[in-house]
Amino acid sequence: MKAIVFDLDGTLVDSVPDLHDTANRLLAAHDCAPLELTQVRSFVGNGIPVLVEKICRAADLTFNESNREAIIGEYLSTYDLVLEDKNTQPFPGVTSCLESLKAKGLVLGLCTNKPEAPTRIILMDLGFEAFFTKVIGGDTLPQRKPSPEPLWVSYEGFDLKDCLFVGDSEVDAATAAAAGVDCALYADGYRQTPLDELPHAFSFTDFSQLLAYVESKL
Ligand SMILES: O=C(O)COP(=O)(O)O
Ligand SMILES: [Mg+2]
Repeated sequence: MKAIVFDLDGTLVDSVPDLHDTANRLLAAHDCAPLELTQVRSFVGNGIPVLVEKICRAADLTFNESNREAIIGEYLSTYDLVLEDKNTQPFPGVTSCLESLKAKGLVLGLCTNKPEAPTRIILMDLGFEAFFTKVIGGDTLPQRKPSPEPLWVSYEGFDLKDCLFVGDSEVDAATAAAAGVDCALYADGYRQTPLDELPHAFSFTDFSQLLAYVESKL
């Protein structure tokens, strides 16, 4: 194995508390009742536009062609404010796993459906920027996951047989399958579907298990 690309939300970081806080600030500004954290968690994985649409539908807030751009813009500017409090934290064992993989000479990348700007803010706040050779956000390319394109761009220069994608969700499993690359699923992320119904080569609940899996493939 030579290159490993990671998903962000629900895989490396627990971003839902901040996404939930952002949702409820937006809803309060429009006189709507707040949503539960578990509800917002179930909406994550297809990017911010889909997240905002699902939040609006769940809260009975109008979301249509005439207010779509404005309400997504409002969500994103509120998210920027929320991120200033630096509450989005890595899951246990993530930092040392990334350090070990890097030390073994693996090339690491990041491929998320979160827009690139807040993605880079989170990476900078966590001191994670130097880990990743390439960072692809949900708005970096014309296509986003589950299109295979963002993964193919992430792995440019590598044989797909030498690559692994590490994600947490239905979208990630589908993206890896479409791209023709092995998928490792973090089982404690934001997935809604039973693991055995999703295509994957390996699943783990502890990042030391991922490290051992990668070491067995070197
Ligand atoms: O849905 C999002 O905004 C991001 O999700 P991802 O990092 O799991 O791709
Ligand atoms: Mg994810």
